[in-house]
Order: sequence, then C-alpha cells, then structure tokens
Amino acid sequence: MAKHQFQTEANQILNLMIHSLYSNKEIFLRELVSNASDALDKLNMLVLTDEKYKGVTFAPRIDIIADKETKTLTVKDSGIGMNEEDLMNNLGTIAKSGTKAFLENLTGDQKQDSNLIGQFGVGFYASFMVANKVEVITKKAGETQAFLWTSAGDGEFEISKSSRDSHGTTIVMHLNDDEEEFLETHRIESIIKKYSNHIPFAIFMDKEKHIPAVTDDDGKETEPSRTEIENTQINRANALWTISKNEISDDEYKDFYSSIAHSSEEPLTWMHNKAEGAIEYTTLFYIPSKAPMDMYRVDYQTGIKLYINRVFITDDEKELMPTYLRFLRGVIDSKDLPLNVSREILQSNAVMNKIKNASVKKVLSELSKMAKKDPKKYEEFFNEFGNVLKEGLYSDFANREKILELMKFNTLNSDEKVMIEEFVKNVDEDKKEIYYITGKASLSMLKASPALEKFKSRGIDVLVLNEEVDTIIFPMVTEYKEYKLISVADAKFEESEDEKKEQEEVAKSFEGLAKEFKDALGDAVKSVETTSDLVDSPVKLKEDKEDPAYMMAQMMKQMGQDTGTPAPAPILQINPKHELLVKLKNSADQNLINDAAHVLLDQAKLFDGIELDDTADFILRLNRIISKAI
Ligand SMILES: Nc1ncnc2c1ncn2[C@@H]1O[C@H](COP(=O)(O)OP(=O)(O)OP(=O)(O)O)[C@@H](O)[C@H]1O
Repeated sequence: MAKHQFQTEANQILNLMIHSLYSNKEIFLRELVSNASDALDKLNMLVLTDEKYKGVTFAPRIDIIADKETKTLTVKDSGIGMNEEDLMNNLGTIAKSGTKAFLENLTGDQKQDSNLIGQFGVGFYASFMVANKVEVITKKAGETQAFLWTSAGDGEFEISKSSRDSHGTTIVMHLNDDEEEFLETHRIESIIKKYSNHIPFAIFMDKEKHIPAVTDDDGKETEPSRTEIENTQINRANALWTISKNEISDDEYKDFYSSIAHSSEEPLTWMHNKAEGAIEYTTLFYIPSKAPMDMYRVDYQTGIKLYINRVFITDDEKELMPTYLRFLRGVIDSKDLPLNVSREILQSNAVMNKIKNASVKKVLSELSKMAKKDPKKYEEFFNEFGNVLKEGLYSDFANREKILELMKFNTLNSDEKVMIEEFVKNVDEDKKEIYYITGKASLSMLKASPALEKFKSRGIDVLVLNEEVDTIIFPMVTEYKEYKLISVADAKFEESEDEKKEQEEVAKSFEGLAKEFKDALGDAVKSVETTSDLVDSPVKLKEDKEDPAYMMAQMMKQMGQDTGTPAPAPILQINPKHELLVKLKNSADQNLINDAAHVLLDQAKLFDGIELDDTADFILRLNRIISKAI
C-alpha cells in the first residue's frame, strides 16, 4: 500500500470541504453522479471509435447503494474507470484547471466564499463534506488490474491493488454521524431528481415497494400487505436537449444547468434551438447569472459540451464557440459530424463551422431580443459579460455590426447607458458621424475632458468610452451601418468664411504668446497653437497624427509592442477666449508666462490621464503663481 500526499491546491480544496463553508451539502451527490456520467460518456465514445476498445462491452448504468448498517453511501458506474496513474493524477496530485483561480478568489468571508464554491463545482472532493473516509475501487476498461484509493481527507491518500468484477468505478463514502439523512431513499431520490434527472444515463437504486394485501371475493384477506425491495430507475435519463422545448419546464432547464455547469446559482437565461435542414443539430446554451471566475484567464475552462448524436465527444475544445462568448454553458449535439472526429478535424470541419456560425448568430440575436424585451435582465447580462462580448468587436469582423448593437454606451449627454440604435437617432443625418472619446479615466473625468467642449457647445452627443480595452478596440471600429465612427480628436466641423477669418486674426494676435510658450516648454511640446474648439478650458493637447513618429508609435501599440521609445511630443492648443490666456497675452512678466506655460501643459496632461514627469516642479511653479496672485 503506497501513501501519497495531496498536492497543495487539492489539499486546500479538501480542507474547505471538510470544514464545510458550504451550506448546500447535498451537491456532493450531483458531483459524483456527474463524474460517473462523464466516465460513461468517455467509454461510449471510445467503444464506438477506437479499435482498442472493440472488445469492451458498454453497458451503461449508475447505481446508488445506501447501507444503513455500515453507514455507507456508494455511487457505482460502469464507465471508463481509472488505472493507478489516473488515480494519482485525478484524485490528489494534480489540481483540476481553474482551481488556482478559485482559491485566489476566496475571501475568508463565509457567505461570499460559499457563493464561489457554488460557481466552481468542487467535484469529487465534495464527498468529504459528508464523509470521514472515502474509498474508490476502480478498474480501467481494457485493463485487468483494479485499484483501491482511500483517504480520510487528512492530507494523505493511499493506493493499493484491489479487485473489481468489470471496468468502472465504485465510490464508497463512510458518512459522518450527522449526515445519515443521505442514507434515506426519499432524500437520495429527491436530490437525484433535482440535479441529475436529465443526465443521459439511468441511475438505479433499491427502493421499498408496497405490495397491497390480497383479498378474496368476500373481501377476506388471503395475503397480508408487505414491502418488497425493488431495484428501480430513479431518473428520467433522457438528455434534456433532445426533448422538445414545450415539454420542458423552467425548473427542469434550471436543474439541468446546475448539473452541467456545476453551479448552484440559477442561470440568467437559456436558449434551446433545434435546427433541421441540410445540417441537423441541437444547441442548448445557458448564460450564467455570474461571470465564471476564470473568465479573464488564458487557461479558462470552456463550458460547451460537444455531442455527436448523443455521444459525448469533448468539453475541452475552445474552438467550438468564439472566445468572446466563453461565458456560455451548454451543449451542441449533431448527427452530421463523424464520430471519430479529432481536434484538428473539428477545427477545420465544414459542418462544425456551419454549426458554430449559425450558433453565434442565434446567440447574438437572442441577446438582441432580450435587450429589447427585457432591458432589466439585459442590463444584468451586460454588467457581467459586456466587456467579454466587446472583444468580439475586433475578433469577429463578420458579426461586428450585431455586436456593436449589443453594446451599452455611456454618452456625454445621457446619464444612462444607451445602445447604438438609440444613439444614432440623434446623429446629424447629413454628416452621419458618430463621435467617441476613449481614455483610461473615470467616467466623470472623461466627460469633463476639454476635448469634448466643442461638442458641448454645439449640443452634439459623444460616446464616452472609458474602459482600458476601448482604447485598443474602438480605433479599429470605423463604421456602423452608413455611419462613420470618428474619434473626437479627428472630428472636423465646417466653419464659415467669416469664422475662419476671425480665427486667423485671433491666431495672429496670439502668435507672440504662443512663441513665448514654445520657448519656455522647449521639446516638451511640438508646437503651440490657438484653437476654437475650447470653451471652458484654457488648454488641451493634440496629437499630430500626420507625424511619422506618431504613426509608428500607434502601429507598435496596435501590435501589442511597447518599444519603450517615448511618444512624439504633443501640440499644446490654447484657448484665446479664455480669460487666463488673454491676461497672459497682455502680461510683460516673463517669469509668470514661463511658469504658466509649464503649469498649463501639466494641467492638459493630467486631463488626458498622463502622469507628470516632475510633480515637484509643477507644485513649485503653481505655488509661485498663487503667491503672486495674493
Ligand atoms: N467515476 C469516475 N470514473 C472515472 N474517472 C473519474 C470518476 N470520478 C472522477 N474521475 C476522474 O477524476 C477527475 C477529477 O474529478 P473531479 O470531480 O475532481 O473534477 P472534474 O470532474 O474534472 O471537474 P468538474 O467537477 O468541474 O467537472 C475527473 O476529471 C476524472 O478524470
């Protein structure tokens, strides 16, 4: 008998289970049954596709055995089973993916953590919530040696040789004294009905059956009533997605979600679709109510299971759906794919691609319906998954317009987020230009940006995009229907001849001050010029987009490369109508002009979220100006 230590992460999960933070203990049965069902799925596929398993019989069943005398509860399956190496890896030494993310997210706060556990799906270790000792007797299909894995959940497990009639896995849980409720037939049956009614395989259990008394014609009892034990199927065992929509209740959909997503939270919504025609397939997609913890990790777990004619193929194929829909949970099942499909084939398979494209369209159109019919629910969805969906704007060119229509935008003139279809109603029908501003700043800060003043003064609304990803995504999104998307910095408004003339005159009268500013600031700015764009602010920065150095820096940024070379110096634009600049123009105090030039440049930088190179210098100059004013 060999003793082994649990891997640190596995041990942490185990400890959590034992000192159960989680109040919903009954889910241990859901987890074990779901593992049994997965093991049957795996064997089913191998028997159908792999020569090596030709001789193996696939007789799928799951048995639950409650023994009140030994206080044990057993879950047994005739699935793929495990050999010694599998046992070592799967039950102890290698934590399943997502474990790290899960553990990092724990807060120590019972209520919050219990929610997290509900989302994570603790798997096999959940058995230690109710048992003080767990034994796993298992034999891998096609192999001869069976093994016994035992642990009391105390940091160690043991593996030894054992025997088992045929392939499959038996999990024996020695229940804690206060968990005997899980030996009661009705309790077990209700848990199975709740979570595992629609796994594709039958679950059996011994049940007491009442046989009524037999009476003769005169009503005299010839045989008394009695109870018999009968091995009975306790779940419906019909893959839920194969049933027609109108025969499935909301509760059944929710329960099925709980079993495939290992989640105790209700899904936000689901979409069940049967496509008939050239390619036949069924999809059942769920949108969770909370974002999975690993959603922003590269090693996120996919939530879509692929079945081919009800035979499980994979749940680990990131190409099944685009990454920007990675929050989806559910099933794709099609008769029209070859059973022995490999990962490579799957990725380039024309049928799979058609299913994928049609499914994406379906999901997007369902989301669009939700946005219109149930805005409150859509808001919940968007708050959780909006930023992930947004990734589709650059990764899925074909559906860009639809994804854009699913976005909710902050805008300059609105306190509530609006959708683009609403937004364009107020766009100038002649110009057909949608303006946007991006920046890594708070919403209020960005809305107060000097760059928006020319829009404010003209009453034009602007999309205000203050998420970090927006600065990368939106420059790539150049149009929506017949509208152009234009960054506020590139927006041009027509001016009358008189206006132009007036501006030229103003610029001329400010030439002296502009030169003094440039002399004071040196290479920190490319040039200093007057602008008619500003109303309330004295200055703003402008990038010179024609500058080759600027274009180069942008290109490198888009390719995700930071070469460390500083961006080219910006142009400092000054507002000739602003009192401050008018006063400076008329001032002969060179020191004041010098300090003001620096302070105004720094002020413009701060507005654009740029860190100051020399904060001490900024403060020194500011203080000098203040003391002069007093
Ligand atoms: N009844 C079983 N038959 C065969 N293998 C099993 C069985 N139960 C568990 N395993 C193996 O042990 C692994 C770990 O199981 P565990 O329940 O901890 O996580 P999981 O099933 O991989 O993840 P999740 O619970 O999120 O689906 C499984 O992936 C599987 O390989």
